[in-house]
Amino acid sequence: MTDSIRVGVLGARGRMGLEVCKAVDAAGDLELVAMIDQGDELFSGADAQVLVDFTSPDVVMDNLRWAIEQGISVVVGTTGFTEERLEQVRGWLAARPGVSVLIAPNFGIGALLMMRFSAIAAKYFESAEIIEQHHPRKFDAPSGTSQHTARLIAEARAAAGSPPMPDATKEELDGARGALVDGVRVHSVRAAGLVAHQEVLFGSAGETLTIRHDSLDRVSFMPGVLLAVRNVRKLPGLTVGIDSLLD
Ligand SMILES: NC(=O)C1=CN([C@@H]2O[C@H](COP(=O)(O)OP(=O)(O)OC[C@H]3O[C@@H](n4cnc5c(N)ncnc54)[C@H](OP(=O)(O)O)[C@@H]3O)[C@@H](O)[C@H]2O)C=CC1
Ligand SMILES: O=C(O)C1=N[C@H](C(=O)O)C[C@H](O)C1
Repeated sequence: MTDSIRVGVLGARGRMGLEVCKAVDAAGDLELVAMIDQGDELFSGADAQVLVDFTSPDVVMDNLRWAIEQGISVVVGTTGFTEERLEQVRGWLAARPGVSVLIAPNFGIGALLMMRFSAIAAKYFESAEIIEQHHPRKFDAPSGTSQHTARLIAEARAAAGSPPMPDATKEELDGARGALVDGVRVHSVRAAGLVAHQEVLFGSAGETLTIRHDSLDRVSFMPGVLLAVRNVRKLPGLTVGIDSLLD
């Protein structure tokens, strides 16, 4: 029998953190050794082999730097990872070979497929817009998932040599056409009752294609989180997304 993996959770009292603690606790091959939230000593996670971070974009970089310095691998679901931030993490990891960090904009398997399908569809349509919908206590917009999707669509269109999307509209009010992410319009809805949802709308002459994903409960993220926890230490350095663990 193999030893269980010692896991610590950062943001343990938050919406995602609570769910992760339950999932880790219920997994026979994982041991929950630290539940850390705002105001707790990071050092109480020093015994963990893998830390899971679902905190906020304001604090996640400090958490990551500390964990990497301690030689602890980290699975990160927290949003806010620009290319600049990813580069900073790569720099910290370069000084600690053998340490692994996996950052995923979305751990939902359905969400991951929604992004893949969107990347496939991108080159076949003139227009693409993203509508992301979340609970009103979410602190960031646009969502990390929508920004990642926009990047994938932009890359696919660029590779195919797609022309700019048609759009003759003059915005009468700032924000009416959403945010531009890598040339793709992203619209953020926040409403009570929602959890995490996204539609990607493609259009060409005479037809549209809508690819939609709904996380109706945060349990939807747990298979992806646990997969990452179990495998992160086999992937030294920085990994973005859980795609490579599913193929
Ligand atoms: N990748 C994915 O699949 C998913 C990613 N997310 C992302 O995860 C993040 C968290 O979301 P959610 O759980 O809804 O947010 P919550 O606000 O519910 O949870 C965050 C928790 O982190 C705590 N916290 C704040 N600072 C620290 C710190 N320095 N150390 C430890 N804990 C701290 C907060 O405490 P306090 O409230 O006191 O500030 C809070 O309890 C967001 O960025 C969200 O977008 C969410 C769902 C899925
Ligand atoms: O804050 C959330 O809830 C979520 N955040 C992530 C994001 O910003 O994409 C993932 C998922 O959409 C839920």
